[in-house]
Formats: sequence, C-alpha cells, structure tokens
Amino acid sequence: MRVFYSEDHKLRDARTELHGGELVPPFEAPFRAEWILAAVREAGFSDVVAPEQHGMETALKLHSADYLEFLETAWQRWVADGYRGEAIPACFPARRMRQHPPKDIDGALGYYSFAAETAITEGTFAAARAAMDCAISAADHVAVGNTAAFALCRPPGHHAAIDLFGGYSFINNAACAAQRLRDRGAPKVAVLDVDFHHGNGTQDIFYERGDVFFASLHGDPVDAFPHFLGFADEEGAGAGLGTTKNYPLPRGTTFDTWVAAMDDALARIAGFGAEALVLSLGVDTFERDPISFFKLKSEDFLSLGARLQKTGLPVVVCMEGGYGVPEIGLNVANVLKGIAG
Ligand SMILES: NCCCNCCCCCS
Ligand SMILES: [Zn+2]
Repeated sequence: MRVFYSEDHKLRDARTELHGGELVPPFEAPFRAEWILAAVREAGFSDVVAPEQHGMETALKLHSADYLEFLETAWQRWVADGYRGEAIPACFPARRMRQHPPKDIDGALGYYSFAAETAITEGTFAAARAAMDCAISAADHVAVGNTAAFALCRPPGHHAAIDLFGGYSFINNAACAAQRLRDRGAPKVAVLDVDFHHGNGTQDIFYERGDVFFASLHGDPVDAFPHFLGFADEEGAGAGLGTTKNYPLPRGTTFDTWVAAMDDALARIAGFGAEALVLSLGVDTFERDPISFFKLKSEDFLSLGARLQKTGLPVVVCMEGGYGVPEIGLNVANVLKGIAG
C-alpha cells in the first residue's frame, strides 16, 4: 500500500491550544506524523511518496470560495492588525446574531470557525494544502486501479465544514479524496469516519448530496466534542436524504459494541452501492487516548482493517486524529495491515 506524506506538515506547528482554560501545547503536533510514519515504515509500508501539488479546484467543490480565501489570508491579516499571539477565534455569530463575514480579522475568525481550541498560525494554510494534496494523490492512486492508499494527512480535516474550521481541521482532506474519486469516475462513494469525534465537517459538506454516503461512529455528542452535530436523527436532506448515518456511542465503549456499529455501517454502505471508500481514520478511539473515552485496544485496529479488506472496496485511508501516546503509530499500522490482508 502506497503512503502519501508531505514534509510540509511541519509548517503546522502551533504553540498554543485553548484547553481547560489554559493555553497548552497543542495535542495535534508534528510528532504525531513522525511517529505514525516511523511505525508504518516499520510495519513494511515503506513505499512512501510525496504528493503532487494539486490546485484548489477539488476543495472549491466542497468549501466556499470566501472560506478558502479567508484561510489563505487570515494569518497576515492577524499580524497586520498588530496582534502578538496566535490567531484564536473569540467572538462567534451565535443564535439570533447576524451571519455575515466581518471585515475585521477578529470577527472573521469567529465567523469562519465553530470552536476556539484551534489557533491559526504562520504556515497553517500551507500545511493544510499539503495534507489536501496527500488525500487527492491517494485518491488518484486508487482511481487508477490500486486497491488501497494511505494519505498521512496532518493537519486532519474531518471537522472542517463548508465554511468553518475547528477541531484542528482546516481543509477537509477526506472530503477532497471522496470528491476526487467521484471526479475520476466512481459513480457513488462512501466516507466512513471512525475517528472518536463526529466528522461534523464531512457530514456538512455531503449532507444534501446523494452521490456520497457518510457514516460516522463517535462519542455521543451529548458527552463529546463537537457537541452540536452527530446525533442519530441526522440522516441527510434533499437529494442526500438517507445518505448520512450517525452512530453516537457512550463513554467506555469497547470494541465489541463499536464493531457492531461498524458492521451495520458497512452493510448500509454496500446497500448504497458505493464503488469506493474513504476511511477517515482517527485512532483516538484507543483506550489510552488523552482526550477521548472509548476503549479500543491495539489489536482491535487489525480487526477494523480486516473488515474493510473484506468489503472488497478500494479504499483511500485519510489520517485524522489520535493523540499523545506512542501507540498511535502501532494502531495506524495495524489498520493498514488489516486492509492489506
Ligand atoms: N476537552 C476536549 C476538547 C476537544 N477539542 C477538539 C478535539 C478535536 C479532535 C479532532 S480529531
Ligand atoms: Zn478525533
């Protein structure tokens, strides 16, 4: 299985994350990609290539143009206004307020985000573009007949919505991979999000589309970030009615419960008639993840991958979350091993 990796992920190296009322070193840090890369190489996935540089046309089918323009210019606008810290949103267009993009960068940060833990810093946009390039190149690799590819995306993307950043996400890499597979001829594509956190961004992007099925297993939003989307009654709308399926799961969920939901999702994906699959792979479902509350063990990630291999669907794996512990490398490698059979 080919691995797409860009050194440009290192340009995303924020100093601060707002967590528990303190500015702490971000959980989503460069070491993550380094640990994962080392572990997948160690597991024999040594066909590691840099992605091609793709334009923004795929992303422009998924995100609004004004949002992508905001991402590209936010840091220089922030610096031009004389702020000394990192660009953290602090004022949001909440209920009954006007939904318009302010000229002021402080207001624009709040308008284009849904969470305040994610700082924009110098190099953030360049790193997000490189992660997007990895996802698109991995989709191209599968589109020409390879059964699988791994896009080692950093920063992650599944929380990035049509015009919102947050949850460490800026450009929705997995959505770009799905769109690319569609553009390269797959009539129907499915995105399966196994990250601990609901893929609110991917859901938002495809919610009214009937050509992409979105399924997500995640910590119940009543208890977990992103708190305000990912409930079981969200099933798509318009042309997309019936093509969203959420599996909110409780604190302490172990693999036996978790995998029953995955099997149901895979059955629905088969029923939908997907011809290719994008896996939003977060390994923050691991029992020792620092910010999550499921109890998957490292060997469970082998079973996860094996189930995907059994579908017979070509799969683009996009790296999402998974934090803090060295096992993130082993757990990702185990998924790839399961897929590779
Ligand atoms: N106290 C936990 C706050 C979580 N904040 C964002 C988490 C984003 C995960 C991306 S996979
Ligand atoms: Zn997550």
